[in-house]
Amino acid sequence: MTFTSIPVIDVTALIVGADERDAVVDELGRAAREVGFAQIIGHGIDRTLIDELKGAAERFFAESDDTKMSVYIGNSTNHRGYVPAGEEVFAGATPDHKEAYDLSIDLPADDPDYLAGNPLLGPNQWPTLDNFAGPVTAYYDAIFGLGRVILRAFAETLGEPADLFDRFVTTPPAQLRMIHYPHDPSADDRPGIGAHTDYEVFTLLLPTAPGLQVVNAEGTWIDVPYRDDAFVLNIGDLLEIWTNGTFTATSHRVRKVAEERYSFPLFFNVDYDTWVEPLDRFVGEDGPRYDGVRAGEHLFAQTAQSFVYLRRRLADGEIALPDNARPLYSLGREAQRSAPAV
Ligand SMILES: O=C(O)CCC(=O)C(=O)O
Ligand SMILES: [Fe+2]
Repeated sequence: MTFTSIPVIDVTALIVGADERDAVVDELGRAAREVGFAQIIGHGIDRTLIDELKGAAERFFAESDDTKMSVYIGNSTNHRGYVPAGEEVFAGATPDHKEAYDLSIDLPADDPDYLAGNPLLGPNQWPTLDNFAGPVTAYYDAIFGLGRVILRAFAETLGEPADLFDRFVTTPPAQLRMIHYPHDPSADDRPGIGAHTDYEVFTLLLPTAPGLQVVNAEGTWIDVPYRDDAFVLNIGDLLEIWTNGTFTATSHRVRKVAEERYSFPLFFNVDYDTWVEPLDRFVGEDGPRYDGVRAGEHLFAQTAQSFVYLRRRLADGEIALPDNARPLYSLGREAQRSAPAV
């Protein structure tokens, strides 16, 4: 099955619990099976939250390198903070032309998982910048709430009870990344972000400009048209595994930007220890196409292979990959076969 455009789905009925709910669930299911991507409108997220998040990002990235590096992600043991240009390198590719600030569910400093050395859980590393943590947290809570609604719709479209996955969502390592793609007309033609799949359940992305592209089964890169009223929804590795490949974690990339761009992906995830393997209803006579993974270990294994500071910790023996760590980009298979990562 191939596609040449990205479906736009109005999810108002899911938010307000209207009669058309079943039709929206079906549309989401079709998009997840056939495309792996959709644009979500009618999501009900307040415009003010979005504007204040963008404002916080603009003010943070305008700070000096020294100030931003005071919250360098490599200072943390739980992968929170500033990601300078060149820190994240996708396999074999040139470094992306971007910088980021990474946060996730903000647990207290005495959180037992954090104290026990969990590599993804614990507190955020907030910058000392006025009016930053407040708006960012407000956005995080709102977009995470939308994620819970979408998760239920996915469970339903899989023919399962709507609350199938809810019990796995208590304190998940669900990252929000604030990404800044500077515009440098004189720079080499480098991608903003190299081709990849996302490592979690699904992603809800807020961009500020065009640039995102997804690959179809024929290997053609399709532009995701920019809309300022939509979130881009895409399937991540864990839903591909759970559905034994019925849903596809479609590869995507950001081409060299034509203007300064920000984007804010919320990677909706399940709890660190959640065991994810193909659900029985998707496993035919040939057996499962995927080995199971632990959600947090999968995310950490992928992250540790692509961030320079974690690759150094791996090389120094300070940390280790989980035994069953998958190599980078082993999912979203059909797409990868016809359009290898650049
Ligand atoms: O900036 C974008 O539009 C996409 C970002 C992305 O794919 C990611 O961070 O995983
Ligand atoms: Fe992505």
